[in-house]
Amino acid sequence: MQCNCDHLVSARAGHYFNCISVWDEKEMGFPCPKNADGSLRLRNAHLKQLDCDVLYHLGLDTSTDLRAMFEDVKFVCMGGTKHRMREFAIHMCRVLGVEETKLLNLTKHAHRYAMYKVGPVLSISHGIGIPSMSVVLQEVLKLLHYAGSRDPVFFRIGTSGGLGVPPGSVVVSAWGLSGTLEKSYDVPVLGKIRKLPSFFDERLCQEVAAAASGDGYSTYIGGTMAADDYYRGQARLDGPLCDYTEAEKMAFLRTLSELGVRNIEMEATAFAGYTREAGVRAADVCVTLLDRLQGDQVTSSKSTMMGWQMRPIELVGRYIAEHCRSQQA
Ligand SMILES: O=P(O)(O)O[C@@H]1C[C@H](O)[C@@H](CO)O1
Ligand SMILES: O=c1cc[nH]c(=O)[nH]1
Repeated sequence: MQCNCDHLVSARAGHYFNCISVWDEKEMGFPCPKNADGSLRLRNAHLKQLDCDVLYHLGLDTSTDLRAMFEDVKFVCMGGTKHRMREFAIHMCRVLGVEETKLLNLTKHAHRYAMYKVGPVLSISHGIGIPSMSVVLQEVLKLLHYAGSRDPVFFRIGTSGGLGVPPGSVVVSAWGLSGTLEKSYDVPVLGKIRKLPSFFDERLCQEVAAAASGDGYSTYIGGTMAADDYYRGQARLDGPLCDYTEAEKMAFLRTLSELGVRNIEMEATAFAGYTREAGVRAADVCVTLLDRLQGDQVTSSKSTMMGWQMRPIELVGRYIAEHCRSQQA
């Protein structure tokens, strides 16, 4: 049940209200405008009151000269696994002509994520799902704010299940769709659901997709459903618990497909919602490991999948390299 009330949810009343607060974008000055020099102006007055801000999950804090370390960052690339993001960092060393021996995990003291810096590129692992991804994303936004990085662009380099596209295809997300089929990231704040619109930057999306032409596999621009679960949340039949029929599963997947969804993963809505709110451009670029209209299990060989996972890495790497070359010219 939806209500417009401001009071707290009463458990004693025996039922719960879903108090929804949709941001009035004009009233809230949304998305957050950047400073004139392109640096990030985060909308949080409380940050100014901190003597030292501890970026706990990154193992960094503002007593370090973050400006010296990160001011030149122009691209932040995130993906689920530490292995993939090290591969991406190695790839960027080759593409940008940086010595691989200098690769250090800059967050290793926190034992949580992995973060590498290659010239103007940060490569960071984010774990599985929105809670894990959004913690590191928010700390990276603060990191770049303190460092004075100008106009950073964010990418997610991920894997996904495709919908009606051949396995190994790459999908560049136009928008994220929630598990309840809304183009928003719904985050509970102070007991109410706040809905952050989950659209990606249209120009960036087109530019990245254009950089893919001629790669020998298909690249799509489309919607991406971000599920909060890998099994029932993605309409799989092979989880430990399942309470719907195959026909119901297929009807749901076809509905998604008709809505323009081309793939399913677990981060797109929050990635779009938070980057958009912070006023930074972002793109979600995922390879598909299977066609969910054909099955649930990921059965391709490890070497095939490793090859597929290089596709978003190479595509985003090419986009960044072209940008760096055009800045030098
Ligand atoms: O970037 P990754 O490959 O982690 O993205 C998808 C979505 C989940 O994080 C995970 C589920 O297998 O893969
Ligand atoms: O089907 C898939 C494959 C990878 N990641 C997902 O979240 N779903």
